[in-house]
Amino acid sequence: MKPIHVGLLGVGTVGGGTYTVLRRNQQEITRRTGRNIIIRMIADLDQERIRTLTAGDNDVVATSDALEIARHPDIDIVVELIGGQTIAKQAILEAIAHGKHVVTANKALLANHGNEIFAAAQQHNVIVAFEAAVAGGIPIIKALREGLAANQIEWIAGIINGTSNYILSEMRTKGLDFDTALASAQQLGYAEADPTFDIKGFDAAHKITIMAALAFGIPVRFDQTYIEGITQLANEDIRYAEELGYRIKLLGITKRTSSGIELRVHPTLIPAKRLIANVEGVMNAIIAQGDAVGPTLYYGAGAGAEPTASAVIADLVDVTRLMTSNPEHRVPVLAFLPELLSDTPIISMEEVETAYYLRLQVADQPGVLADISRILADNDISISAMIQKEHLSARNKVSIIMLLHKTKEKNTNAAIKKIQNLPVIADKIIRIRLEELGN
Ligand SMILES: NC(=O)C1=CN([C@@H]2O[C@H](COP(=O)(O)OP(=O)(O)OC[C@H]3O[C@@H](n4cnc5c(N)ncnc54)[C@H](O)[C@@H]3O)[C@@H](O)[C@H]2O)C=CC1
Ligand SMILES: N[C@@H](CC=O)C(=O)O
Ligand code: NA
Repeated sequence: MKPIHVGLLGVGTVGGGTYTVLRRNQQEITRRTGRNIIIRMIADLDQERIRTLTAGDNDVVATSDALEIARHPDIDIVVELIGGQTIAKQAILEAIAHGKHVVTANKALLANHGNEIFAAAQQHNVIVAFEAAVAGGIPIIKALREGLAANQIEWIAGIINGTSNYILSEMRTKGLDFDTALASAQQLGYAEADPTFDIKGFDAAHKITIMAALAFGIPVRFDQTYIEGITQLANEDIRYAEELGYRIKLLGITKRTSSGIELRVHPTLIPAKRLIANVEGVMNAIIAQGDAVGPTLYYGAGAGAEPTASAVIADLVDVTRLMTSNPEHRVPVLAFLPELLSDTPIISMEEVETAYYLRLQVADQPGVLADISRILADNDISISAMIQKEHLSARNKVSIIMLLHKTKEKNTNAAIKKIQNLPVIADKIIRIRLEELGN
């Protein structure tokens, strides 16, 4: 049978991995699909990169113009691995307009412009596949879209940014400082071109936004996602959490509630005994809870050249199998029929209910605890655990660490505001959300 001709846009970390793995496993993949999947053209601004990667492979045509490939009549599938939202978006829309199927790992693009891109793909009867965009090598898109199709998905919580998880692991287990751990993640090829996307929570937000759309059959709504990254986390909070039996992880969380859908990313205390609390380094893990199946857990490498290439090539295999199918028989891009997507609202963070960890630096004098407890009680908040520590640098101060039972975020905000104004409170109150993630 005629081979499938792929045009690869970008041969950095993921593009390079995709080329290498596809070549290495070519025969095995052909045994699966019955077709030879061949990278026919490669575009990269860095021509030297293409030459080094493809040395000895005379069948590959190199160019620096991604749009040339997007329009080229010999190309069946365009794989976009450039990243960003300018040329990547243009090339994807151009490929779709030319009737080509698209595979991309670009979660930033899909979170921000997915609705437009999916509509264009539907109009042109082509597939846009994006397994690599969420949790790298973990086949979570496949699981949510197909494996859990019987369920009403209740919630998803996941460690979905490898760079942040790597940094938190290095800080906790090796006592490394934040900047050293980040530099190491960048060197290993885990971080985004702009690593603030990783550490400020945007990358995890892109991914949870995409998963929420697949889980609940809603459009992609990145602009309504609450985002908080790990840049403010202090080593002492990681240690105190540990003393209380918790680990701090950057989680993406989405949940169906009676008033709407929660969609949020923030550092979160989770019980150390949970499997997901023990996911370290670049590894990702996602819990998806369905009404019929109960909790399911997915684990694997969330970033890096070959793990991500694994997902890109799985999509290439899928597209190869499906490209001749009737478009109406394909799995819908967001798991639900496009005309039946729901307009369930995303609820504001103020209305979200969760438990909390607080750290307060207070003057070491009588009556302080009574004042704090009264303000919490006035806001319907009860304390579930508390420890007191000597302040790390000041003798006349102590650190009070409290765990609060579940309450609405607006209650906690109001209480923190009042407590912060007490004259005995020395520094900014640290607040980290806490989720039990099970019984
Ligand atoms: N690095 C990782 O572990 C993962 C990355 N991703 C996503 O995969 C995509 C690619 O990421 P990486 O491979 O890490 O990036 P990278 O920065 O290593 O590679 C990007 C490549 O695109 C080339 N490029 C840039 N502008 C271009 C243009 N206008 N025309 C042609 N080529 C151009 C660059 O020269 C570079 O070789 C991004 O969307 C990223 O979010 C997704 C999952 C994991
Ligand atoms: N920068 C991302 C790469 C994969 O999506 C991460 O660290 O997870
Ligand atoms: Na994936």
